[in-house]
Amino acid sequence: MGKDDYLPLFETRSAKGRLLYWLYAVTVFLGVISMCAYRVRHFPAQELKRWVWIAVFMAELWNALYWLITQSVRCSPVYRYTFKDRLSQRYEEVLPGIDIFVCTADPVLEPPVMVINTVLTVMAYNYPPEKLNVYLSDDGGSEVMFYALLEASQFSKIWLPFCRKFKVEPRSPDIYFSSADEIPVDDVIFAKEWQTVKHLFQEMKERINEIMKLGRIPDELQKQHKGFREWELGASKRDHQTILEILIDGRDSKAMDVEGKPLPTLIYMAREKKPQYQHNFKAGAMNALIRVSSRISNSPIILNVDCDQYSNNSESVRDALCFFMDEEMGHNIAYVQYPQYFNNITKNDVYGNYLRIIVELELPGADAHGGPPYIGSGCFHRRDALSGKKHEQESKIDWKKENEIRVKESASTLEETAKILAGCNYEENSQWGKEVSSSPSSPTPPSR
Ligand SMILES: O=c1ccn([C@@H]2O[C@H](COP(=O)(O)OP(=O)(O)O[C@H]3O[C@H](CO)[C@@H](O)[C@H](O)[C@H]3O)[C@@H](O)[C@H]2O)c(=O)[nH]1
Ligand SMILES: [Mn+2]
Repeated sequence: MGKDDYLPLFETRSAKGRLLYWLYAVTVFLGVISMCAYRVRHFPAQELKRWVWIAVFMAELWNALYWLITQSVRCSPVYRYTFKDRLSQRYEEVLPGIDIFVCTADPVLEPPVMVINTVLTVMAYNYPPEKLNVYLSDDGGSEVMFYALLEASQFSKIWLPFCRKFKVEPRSPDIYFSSADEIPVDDVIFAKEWQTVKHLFQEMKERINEIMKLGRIPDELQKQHKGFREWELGASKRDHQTILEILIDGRDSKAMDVEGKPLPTLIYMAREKKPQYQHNFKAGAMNALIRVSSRISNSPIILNVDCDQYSNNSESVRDALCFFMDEEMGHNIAYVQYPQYFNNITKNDVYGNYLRIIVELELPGADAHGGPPYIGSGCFHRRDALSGKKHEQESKIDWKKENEIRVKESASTLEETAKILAGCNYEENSQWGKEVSSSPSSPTPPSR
């Protein structure tokens, strides 16, 4: 393809109506100036009144300063549009592997059913399943969470084909079945499968909630998977060895859904915890995940989501790849992130929980100045960028070559050798610890 007939994988458009915005901004600015002039000219003579006057003036000045600063990210937002059809045409055969990290930390505050809903949304992306590797990092080290993930690994065999066949959106079963509570009437096959899948999902939910109430795994269930043995040594949240179990090995020809299509790889990881070591919250979990995944799947692209932030669009991976794989711009892009949206918001959103200004104006505004900072979740990173590779203007990425990296060891060998990478003292006195690790002082802050 010659340079002249190059068709980009994404385009950038500036927001419309900027003139009106500037007019509005000028009027606010004039208001601020008049307010200052008024405060100075009508300074009260009486002492007590003066102090009140000064206090109010300070508050107004602070507000005006905040307004002035925010103009830098509000004046010229840009919006990005992708061309996924071009991506498919050019790159369908060499689409890269994606490592997806879901973080959870407490089975009571973050119920396992909610967590597996998130896991199922990222397993069900419209993307070749053999190229998806989903890691659940459980800082709660919870046996019940492990059980729930095991259940999800079974349910995914039904859920993924169902989503594919009927183009289900969003792909969180809980959200999907509660928002579309009516059985589809105009398609008999769809209606039948809809009912069956919903029923199976409800049953799975009940089983998990029962175990949650019980607080331990009954003996007969423990026999279902060797992973439960890890808890026999009395693992507690703050003190346990690394637990790493590959629940679905995507490379295994027997790992199939009910339609005989491959499944994504699914991994449970609870990094080692010892009371005498700092574990650095989510940042610590992310570091362990980066290392462990480099051993097991080593995909060039990493997505991380919080366990309560399901993906609401099954095309998200393809959208992100339109940026990374763009021939002209791709090598300049280190991360692509999606804004967070929230459910259960009060009517009229009086507390501003929808974050409308931030999501619709300020993030696109920061994007016009080189991009907003990493907001901690819903973000695709290039692994290179996280591992400290220096950016070179001229070095383009050979995606075909990236795809040739294949790990050959058996799942059990990988489990054993990767465990050490999730050890709690791995970072001490190591080059990784000094140069790469994100500690509380670096961009990913501790979260709890
Ligand atoms: O020791 C810990 C503590 C937390 N988490 C996980 O980290 C995520 C975020 O923690 P949370 O307590 O939910 O923090 P929030 O303040 O809700 O999250 C905001 O701040 C986080 C970074 O600090 C970002 O990751 C989030 O996207 C952003 O919504 C959750 O999935 C937790 O399960 C861990 O994995 N290990
Ligand atoms: Mn949260």
